[in-house]
Amino acid sequence: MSDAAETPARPARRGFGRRSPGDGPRASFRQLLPYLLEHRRVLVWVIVLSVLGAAASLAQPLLVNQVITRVQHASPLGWLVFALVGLVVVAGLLSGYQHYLLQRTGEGVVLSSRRRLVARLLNLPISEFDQRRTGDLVSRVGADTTALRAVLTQGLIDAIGGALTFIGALVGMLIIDPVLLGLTVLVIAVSVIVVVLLSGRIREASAQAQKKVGDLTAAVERAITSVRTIRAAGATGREIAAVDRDAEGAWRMGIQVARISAMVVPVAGIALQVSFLVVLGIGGYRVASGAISVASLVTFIIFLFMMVMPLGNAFGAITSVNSALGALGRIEEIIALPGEDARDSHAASVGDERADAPAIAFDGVSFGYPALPGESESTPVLRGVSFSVPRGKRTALVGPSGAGKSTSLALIERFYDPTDGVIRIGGVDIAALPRDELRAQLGYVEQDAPALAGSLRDNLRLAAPSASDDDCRRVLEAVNLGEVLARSPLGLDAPVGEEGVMLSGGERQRLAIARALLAAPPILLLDESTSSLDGRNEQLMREAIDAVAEDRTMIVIAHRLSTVVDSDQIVVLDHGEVVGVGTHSELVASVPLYRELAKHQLLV
Ligand SMILES: Nc1ncnc2c1ncn2[C@@H]1O[C@H](COP(=O)(O)OP(=O)(O)OP(=O)(O)O)[C@@H](O)[C@H]1O
Repeated sequence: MSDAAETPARPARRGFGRRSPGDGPRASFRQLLPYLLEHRRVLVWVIVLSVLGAAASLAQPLLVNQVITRVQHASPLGWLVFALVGLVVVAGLLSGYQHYLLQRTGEGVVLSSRRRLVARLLNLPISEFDQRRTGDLVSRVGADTTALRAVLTQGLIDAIGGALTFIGALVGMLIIDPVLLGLTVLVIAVSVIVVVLLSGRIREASAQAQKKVGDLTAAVERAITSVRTIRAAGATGREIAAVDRDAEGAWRMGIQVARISAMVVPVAGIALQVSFLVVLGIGGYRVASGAISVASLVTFIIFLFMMVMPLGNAFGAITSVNSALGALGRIEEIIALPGEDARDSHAASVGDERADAPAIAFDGVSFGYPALPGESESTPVLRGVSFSVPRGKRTALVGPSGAGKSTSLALIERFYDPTDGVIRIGGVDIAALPRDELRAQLGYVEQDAPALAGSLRDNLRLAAPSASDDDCRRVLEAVNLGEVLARSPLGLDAPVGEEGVMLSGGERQRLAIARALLAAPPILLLDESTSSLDGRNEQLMREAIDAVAEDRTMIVIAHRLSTVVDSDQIVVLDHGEVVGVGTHSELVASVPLYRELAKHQLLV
């Protein structure tokens, strides 16, 4: 049966498109430090290996110099050749091992960023989930964390090893011929300036590209989770086009990054070629004039290559490092958000509850959901709501759609905090209780509760991980779901959903009740499914609720008055205000709105 009155249009609960994601600040290298410091021991090793590797590389031109000089003087080469080959092999081995260590550390950074991100993500206030797109959040855990690896594998390898070789080569060149070095540095300085100017643009474009990937994931998530509705509405083509637009957005930003980095990559090559030509020309002239020897010129040229090569690698790494910093910005944006319990006082505990106080009491509670972007203030959803829920009794919340019934349960669970007034459990302000202590006393069956991916057992033991298989079977019987066990030979191990036990809307709701029942909380909050149930399912649901209600405080949101006519107390909400409290017959006699609701649902 449908609700008696309709509300004005309500915003989408999943919050698609409410806040543009990824507008967070871009990260600086400093924010990366905590991640790197976690691996400082390995990184110290990497630095030691780099020093050894750089020394092995830098010694090579010096040996070449010796070889040429001895050849010029027709002296025997002796051990020099073996030493040169040995150095080449050692330098290669060191660089391979260093590469492995950095790859491993890169994976470690990805792992710790994922751990930190997920730990924060799952503790965010519920309002954050209302305002952010699921797909975008998923993309931060998947794609953005992966991008961090590049900082180590492509960034640090070149930064550490390259810097040492660069400096060593510079010193070698300075000793050989300061004049030639001056000319080389001039050419290279120009290339560095060009690259520094371009790198800012790369970072900006990379952050945009990561954001576009987030948009794309969010669009795909929307299309997949609502696939039935989309198919039924004949909107598949339009959804594909929408996802296509986001994919194209990501592609466009990727091309933008490619365009800018294409300007960076050849800079090092050009710098090398120009400086090579300059050194060859001017160096040849200086050899002819007797200022330097041929051996010195050859050594200088080898040093030149050694200096420019790491520079080229570093220029190449700028794209990946900047994209990693863009990704880090999106990761840190979430990690920096306060968790839902950031401002909790923990001033009370369950022990402070009084047995003579009502199980739950609303005292002048007002609430509005956080204002949406573009709204100056939030619209009130509850206004001065006061009522008490007696212990061990069944209280029903009824009222037209949008009256604030589900919101009231959300406030009891502390998914949100009232803007005014107090909610008490056993006489204690719930805001003073640690959230886990509060929630341990509550069983919550949300409206149209989802079955979680996993087995029947996983679904049941969510709130009671130590429950035995017998306990699981017993609660399934209690909510009239015993026969689902017979649907698959796997019994409790049968996966729920695709390729497993398929459940109807009513069965999913009863599975959720069974889940709440297994944890045996003293108070049960049940937001009845809005989906219409057939007569048999409705009967099974009523029996399930009756089974649950025994000796338990219960608040049921009823969309079908038939479910609640025999409740001990009924609270009628309308436009966020309590308009009546009493039994069914009292309310029919005294509250016009309730009489109207009952009339529509053929109860009077
Ligand atoms: N997460 C949310 N963010 C913003 N506004 C919300 C959110 N959830 C509900 N609202 C708004 O709060 C109002 C009350 O919603 P609520 O779900 O509490 O009503 P209800 O009485 O349970 O309705 P129904 O019978 O349809 O379930 C509605 O106008 C709705 O648009």
